[in-house]
Amino acid sequence: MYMAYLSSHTDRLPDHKELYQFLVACQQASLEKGCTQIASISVPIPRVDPLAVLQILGGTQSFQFYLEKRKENEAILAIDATIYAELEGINRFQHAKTVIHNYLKDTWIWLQQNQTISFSGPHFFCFFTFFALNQPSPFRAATIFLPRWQVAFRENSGTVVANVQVDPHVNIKRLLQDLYNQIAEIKFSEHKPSSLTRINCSPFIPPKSINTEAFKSAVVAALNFIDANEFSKIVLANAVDIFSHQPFNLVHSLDNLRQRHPDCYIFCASNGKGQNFLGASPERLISIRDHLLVTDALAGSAPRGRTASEDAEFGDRLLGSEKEQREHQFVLDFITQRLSELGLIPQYLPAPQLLKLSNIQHLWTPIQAQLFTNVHPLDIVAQLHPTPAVAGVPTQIAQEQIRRYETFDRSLYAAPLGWIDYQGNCEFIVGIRSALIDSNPSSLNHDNTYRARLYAGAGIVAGSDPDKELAEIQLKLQALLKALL
Ligand SMILES: C=C(O[C@H]1C=CC=C(C(=O)O)[C@@H]1O)C(=O)O
Repeated sequence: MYMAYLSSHTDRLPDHKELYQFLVACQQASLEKGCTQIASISVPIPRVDPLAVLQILGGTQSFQFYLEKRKENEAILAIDATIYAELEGINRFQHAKTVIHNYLKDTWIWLQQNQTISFSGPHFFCFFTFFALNQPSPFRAATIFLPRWQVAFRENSGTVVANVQVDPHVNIKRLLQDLYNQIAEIKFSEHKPSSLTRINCSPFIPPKSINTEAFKSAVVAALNFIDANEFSKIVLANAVDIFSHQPFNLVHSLDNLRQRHPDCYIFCASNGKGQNFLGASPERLISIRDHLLVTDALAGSAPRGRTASEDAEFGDRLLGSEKEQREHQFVLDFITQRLSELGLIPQYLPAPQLLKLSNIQHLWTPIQAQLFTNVHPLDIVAQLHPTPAVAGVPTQIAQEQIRRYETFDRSLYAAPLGWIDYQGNCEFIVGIRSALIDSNPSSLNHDNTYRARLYAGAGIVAGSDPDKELAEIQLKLQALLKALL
């Protein structure tokens, strides 16, 4: 499927001569096959902060992806696309799978022997909109790209992956020199002046508050349908716009988010046209490492208490609530059934536990399954998205009702975002607690302001109280707002 080359050289920087020969071999293959080849070169480096690299190498005109989980001490950043595909339509997951498969056929992988470095080899970054049949949105239904630069760390070891196109006309010597120069720049990125410590003092215009009455009426209407057995659960979201006279500072917002939400996945997907979708999501859709699949059933919420005893009381009440347990059970049943349909055997504890985040706590059941069969990560994503944690039960009806009640486009909100590597390892999160920020000067509003749109939702089941659901989404939105300001 792909060609792997293991260098005998185990030093940190690849040997110039060996790498030169590897690239010459790629060029030869390109000549023989009559098509461009991709060389994917992985180099271990000391750990660097991906946000410092984003600050230096990132731009508004390139695809980008960032995912960091502080609790697990790992992060990955992808900048610029060596190759990419943007897809539409209901078969987007299947098409994305074919795209990746075809790219890998022409990919040559350079790895350094004796070093099982984390995040080495080519990784494909993917983001999908919530709805397959997308309304006009800054993001297409599916975006897949192999980055020019990938910078990652797990614990104390860092990795750079460079993916380059090699055709018969490429000057290999110059290509190699550029690679060495760029790797050196990445390695020293943290020593460059950075705005990570800068206080963002953009003069924000007070946010347009949620149309609280419209949200509550949607909840009441949904409850009537639930009573009439039209459906059992729906997740209704709301969007709030904030405006600024200055462009939003992406790196600063991400840095803020990771400090405020160390237990969440901090993420950002950029479409290369100045639009960035970022957030702090607690929800993993799937991760696969060495054939072990892990996914989360996450639904049912309560605020954190102001004191330890209040917090414990809220937690106990959440665990003991029949309504919250039911809301959670819909998600668990759906995920386990969908995994079983793929021939997998999901394993999980009989009762949910509490996932305590900085501003909110949830009912959480982590689920594991061993992948014995050759099931592709995107087959699992297609099977699981959207779970009842973000859509409802039954899925199809809930999605139709969401379209009816929500007056804004979900775009990447509550959608799968992540990466897949060449060996079938992957990590996909669910893009909740998120915001779409526009840094493109050409999309300034008529009053010369930039817009950020913040999204959050809540699950509605029989017994939901419209006021409490509103309070829940306000709590979620507040956490985001603080990070952007
Ligand atoms: C849909 C969202 O959260 C979901 C995930 C966890 C708990 C949820 C809840 O309790 O309603 C939601 O199902 C969101 O934050 O926008």
